[in-house]
Amino acid sequence: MAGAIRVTMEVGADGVAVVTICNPPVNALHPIIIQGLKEKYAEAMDRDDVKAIVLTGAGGKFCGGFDINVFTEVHKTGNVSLMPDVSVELVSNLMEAGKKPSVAAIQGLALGGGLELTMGCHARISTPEAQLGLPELTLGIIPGFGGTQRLPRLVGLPKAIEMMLQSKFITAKEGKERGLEAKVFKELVLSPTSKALVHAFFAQRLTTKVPGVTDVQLKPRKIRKVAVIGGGLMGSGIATALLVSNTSVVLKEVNPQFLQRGQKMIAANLEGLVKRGSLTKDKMNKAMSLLKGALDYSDFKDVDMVIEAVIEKIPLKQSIFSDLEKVCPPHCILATNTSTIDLNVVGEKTNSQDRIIGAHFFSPAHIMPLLEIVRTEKTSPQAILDLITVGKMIKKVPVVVGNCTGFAVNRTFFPYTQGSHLLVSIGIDVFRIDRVISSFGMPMGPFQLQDLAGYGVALAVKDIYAAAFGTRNLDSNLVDLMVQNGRQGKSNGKGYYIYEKGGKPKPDPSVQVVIDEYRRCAKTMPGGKPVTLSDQDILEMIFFPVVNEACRVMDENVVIRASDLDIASILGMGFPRFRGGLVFWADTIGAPYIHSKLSKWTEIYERTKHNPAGFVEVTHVRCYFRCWQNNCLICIGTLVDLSGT
Ligand SMILES: C[C@H](O)CC(=O)SCCNC(=O)CCNC(=O)[C@H](O)C(C)(C)COP(=O)(O)OP(=O)(O)OC[C@H]1O[C@@H](n2cnc3c(N)ncnc32)[C@H](O)[C@@H]1OP(=O)(O)O
Repeated sequence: MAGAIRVTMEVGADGVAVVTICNPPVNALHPIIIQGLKEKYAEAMDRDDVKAIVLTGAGGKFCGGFDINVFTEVHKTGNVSLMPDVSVELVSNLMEAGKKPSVAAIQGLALGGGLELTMGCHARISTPEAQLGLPELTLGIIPGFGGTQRLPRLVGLPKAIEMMLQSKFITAKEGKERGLEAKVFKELVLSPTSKALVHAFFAQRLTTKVPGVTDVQLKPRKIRKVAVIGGGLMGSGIATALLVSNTSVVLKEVNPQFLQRGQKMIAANLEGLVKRGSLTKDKMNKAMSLLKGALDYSDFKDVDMVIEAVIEKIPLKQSIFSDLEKVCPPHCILATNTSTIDLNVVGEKTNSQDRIIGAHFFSPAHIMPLLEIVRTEKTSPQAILDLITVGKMIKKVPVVVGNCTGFAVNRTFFPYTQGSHLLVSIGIDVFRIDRVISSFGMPMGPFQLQDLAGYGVALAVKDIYAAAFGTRNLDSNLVDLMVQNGRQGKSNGKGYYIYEKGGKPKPDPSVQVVIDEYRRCAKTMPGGKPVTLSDQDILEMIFFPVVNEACRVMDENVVIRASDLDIASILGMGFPRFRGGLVFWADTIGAPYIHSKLSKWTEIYERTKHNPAGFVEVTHVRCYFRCWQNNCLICIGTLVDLSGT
């Protein structure tokens, strides 16, 4: 690859030197490129036949910014000198202050350091559709080559505007100041936030590299027409995502009323996207024109994929799949959006197990970016590849996972809700738990999330989780009590919070009656008195069991690599990206500490069993905390290393 990384210069008879950055796929500024730019610029300044310089990028892309792989190297070694000086030596001295005019010819994209290079030029010409931006903050750093973000902060807005819009020479004193800017940039590169965000950047791109699927010379087949079965919340969201990406959709329902309701939901989803500014009215109309409603299977004879999104009833799904096998063409992929049911059970009554696959979307499906692609031992690599391709086409991040209860995300995070219920049972305030968890960086706490998701989901999965997770399942009747007390969460405006139209959710003090009843039933408060815990204890008692489960998920190969779970946790659960994802975060804390805390809680609960003043009913609580007997937690770091990121 090193040969492909180069900067070329061609000088025309008109005296214009065209300097081209060549580093596919996005012409990132690798140190070789930066060195090449310095050399070509110096040469151009020296040569008498060069009158002016045009700076551009090869392959229709100007430049995607500084090479992020270098940050990874810096994070590994702590050696900031791996990052060459660009802001002063190249941009200020050679380009901006150079004696010959430079013009940036921008096509495709000019991002981060790439855009900053263009600011060093004396003029910029761009094709209208080019993407311009300074996305450095998403990597935990500030623009380091003299970008608009840092100039206003360091030299004041008027001076920054003057320098950028008038391409004015800078003084030596100012140059020194700009050098100090570069120092801030280098300090930020070494910050934990930058390490986490750079990890997440590469982890996100790695999810679509699936051994045995994407490296075996298979070609994705064209998916032109998709049928969605079920026009409820999930089905209409999935249909919306497909329509927006110009795919024809047949929406099938069981009766005209349900079909009309589904079509209305899709129209409302599309209108919502227009209101948010992410879709034009024309594109909305085009999307609606690609939608066809159906009450039978007559339109299924030429579909390339079916996504079933009906209620979670095994016999219903089984009968749908045996119908599909008869009415769809043999190449058609048969996907289910189930979030809990074993795929082998769904396809039990068919002979098409090789094309049965899980397409687990997260609600609202047209907005949430994660797509869990669930494969069984029988799913063919071709079907997986096709669904990965569809996922990318509809702008989702596909993560390929194995077939188990809850798949990767819900399985890993089942202790998240249970941990919060356990804490409430031992006397911790609901709203305090939510505050601690949102301060950590989750979009909302577990109780507000439960209100939002609706209690129906929690009740539906309760028995399934109990059966699958055995003694580490915490049996809580909090949601049952909430429902018995007329609370349904956000859907009826009354959950742990009160929901008023247009207003923010407000903690509902009257929920305390339900909490008291729950604590009376749970009998886990020692001597009937609330336990005292720090915020850190609360955080750890919720997240460490989640990490524990993540280790099982990795060890059972439900995910291909640890970093897939990082991305799934960020995009599926809203785990803070700036912490790099669940496993990356756990790794920064260290397996020994997490292991010791889980062991300690297990012991405390165990001891209390023999201690009359201790917890009254402890067995399930003890099991909930018990770290996996294989001491899998010790492996966190090793598994992260295996991910190859
Ligand atoms: C000093 C400066 O101020 C600091 C900086 O410049 S920091 C860098 C700022 N630039 C960025 O953050 C841009 C990051 N890149 C992106 O947002 C997107 O990759 C993009 C919009 C350029 C292209 O998106 P898309 O077409 O969907 O392709 P995508 O899959 O993301 O990337 C294609 C490949 O290019 C790589 N790539 C993209 N930008 C890169 C970069 N800046 N450095 C190194 N590799 C990069 C990706 O890792 C991926 O590699 P892979 O094929 O091996 O997985």
